[in-house]
Order: sequence, then C-alpha cells, then structure tokens
Amino acid sequence: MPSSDVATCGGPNGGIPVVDFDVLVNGAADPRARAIRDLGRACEDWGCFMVVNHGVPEELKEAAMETCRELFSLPEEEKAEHLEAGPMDPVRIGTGFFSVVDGVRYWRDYLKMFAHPELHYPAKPPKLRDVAAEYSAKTRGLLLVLAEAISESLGLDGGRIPEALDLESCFQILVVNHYPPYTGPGDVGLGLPAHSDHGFLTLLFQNGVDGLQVERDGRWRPAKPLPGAFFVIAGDQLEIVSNGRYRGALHRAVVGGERARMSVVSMIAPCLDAVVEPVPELVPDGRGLEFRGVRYRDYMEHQQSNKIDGKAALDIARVKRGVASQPEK
Ligand SMILES: O=C(O)CCC(=O)C(=O)O
Ligand SMILES: [Fe+2]
Repeated sequence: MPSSDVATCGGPNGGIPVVDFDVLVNGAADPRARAIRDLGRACEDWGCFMVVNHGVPEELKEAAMETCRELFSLPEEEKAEHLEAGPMDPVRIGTGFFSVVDGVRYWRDYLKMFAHPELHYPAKPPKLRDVAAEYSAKTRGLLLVLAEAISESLGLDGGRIPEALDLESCFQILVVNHYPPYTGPGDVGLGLPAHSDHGFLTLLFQNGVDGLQVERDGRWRPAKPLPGAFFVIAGDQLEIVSNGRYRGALHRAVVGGERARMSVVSMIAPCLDAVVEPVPELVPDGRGLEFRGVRYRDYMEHQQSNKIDGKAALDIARVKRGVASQPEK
C-alpha cells in the first residue's frame, strides 16, 4: 500500500473492536465465553483491539509518560552513551531524527528499554527506574492474561500458547515514542512508517494527540482510543504461533501537528531463546503449515537490523510453496 494513501474510514474509532478485560478475568461463564470469542474475532479480522477496565492506574500511565518526557528534554550529552546503541543493546535512544526514506520524511525520537527478564534503564531521570519497574510489571501481568485468553480463543488450553512461547521468561521491551510538533513548510508526513511489531502483543497508549493508524482491508483506519483504554496490537509471533489464523496488524504513526505526540509501548515477546513455530494442534496432519520455526532472538535481530518494510520480516519464517526441497549437503 502506498504510504501516501491516507484514506481513513470506520467512524471516529475506526470501528476497532473493544475488549472488556474485567469480563475476561471476573465475568460469569456466558459473558466470559462471549468476550473470548470476540477477542478471537478481533485478532482474526483486525489484529488489534482496545482494552477497557484493564486495572492499570491512570496515575502510573501518567508517571511513565511524564518521566519519559523529561528524558527527551535532557541535553544531548546526558543521553550520549545510548545514542549509538544497536538493536540488541538493552537501552537505545534515537533522537531528533528527521530522515527521508523513499521520499517520505520521518520525525521521531524514541527510547527503547529491555524490561524483562531484567530491567535496563538510562541513569537519568533518576525516577525512571522505579516507574519503569512498576509500569512494566503491571502491563506484563495484563498482557499475560490476554495471552491466556487468546490461547483459549484458539480452542486451546489457556496455558498452551504461553507455554509454547515460554512467556514465563518472556522478553519484554518498553518503547516511548516522541513526535515533536512540526510547524515548518509542508507536511511532515509520517512519524513511523507502516510496520508490524516483531513481538507477540503490544500494549500502547498516547498523550491525547492522535496519529496511530491501522490497516484493514487495504485502508488505513484511525486508531482513536476510548478514554483510558489501551490499544493492543497483535505482533508477528502471534501470527506465526497461530499459523496465520491471527494476524499481526500493519500500523503506522502520522504526525505533523502543532502539538507534540507521545506514545508509550509495552511489548511482550517469547523468551529470546524460544523457537517459535505454529502449535501442532492448529495444523492438523502438518498440512497447510504456513511458518517454520525461527528462534525469536534471530527474528528480532533480523527485523530490527533491516529497513522498516511493512510485514516483510515475516518472510524469513514463511514456508515457501512450490519450491522443491533441496537435498541436504
Ligand atoms: O506511536 C505510535 O502510535 C505507534 C508506535 C509503534 O507502532 C511502535 O513503537 O512500534
Ligand atoms: Fe509498532
């Protein structure tokens, strides 16, 4: 899809499904079964949904956003040690980048921190450590419950997908994106080009400035969250483990307004050493296998080291059809 296609549709929330977390956890049998079914449909049709009644305090979300805003406003030399970091370094800061790729201009600062199994954080601002510890633990708990519900929605035991991906030892990363205001000539265009996320599930909230869009049926839809809701995006590992039944959503961030936009992302992914492949129960007799097993660490490194290109990274795991297998040498 050309990135210049900014057609949006689906009403103010883009028609994105809403999942009530409280019903998943505390609901009576019937409403809970309905919520699981709706969750499955959302993952199948959209690859994303909003979560309400999630139990993560607004003050904690606010503290995470505020602390990272402080980090972005620190002088360059305070962040220097993380500015040159590579994709597998546990703390990475990219700042003030305004680059032109394929004729589209991107405008974004970001902070990426590995948060589990071990929390890594920049030295400043000092309170970032505690805020990140609490925020990552709360959101990890929420995402692990969603992972069990997703497993059930596939007709499996709640523990099956978490076990297949070793989510107990999951890799978790926090990403904070800051899109500065733009008042220069012309449109900035994109803050972040179309991509799917390399992990399993991404949880996101923003500072009230819209800009996230998701693709469905070849059109971009505005992802405007309900007040207090989190936005959840299925990642590539969910697409792989479900053998393509659920899909990682293609999404992008559009910027260019007079107010800075910020988004805070908490993503869980398989344990770095887990080899992710479709669970056999979803591939009867091995027929119709869409993906082969790829170690998550290799997948992530591959996706992060190449130019962002929609869902192209998934091709390294995709089973090629019609190619005669070569004898082993
Ligand atoms: O800023 C946003 O809304 C999108 C961020 C995103 O997609 C990402 O960090 O992977
Ligand atoms: Fe993303």
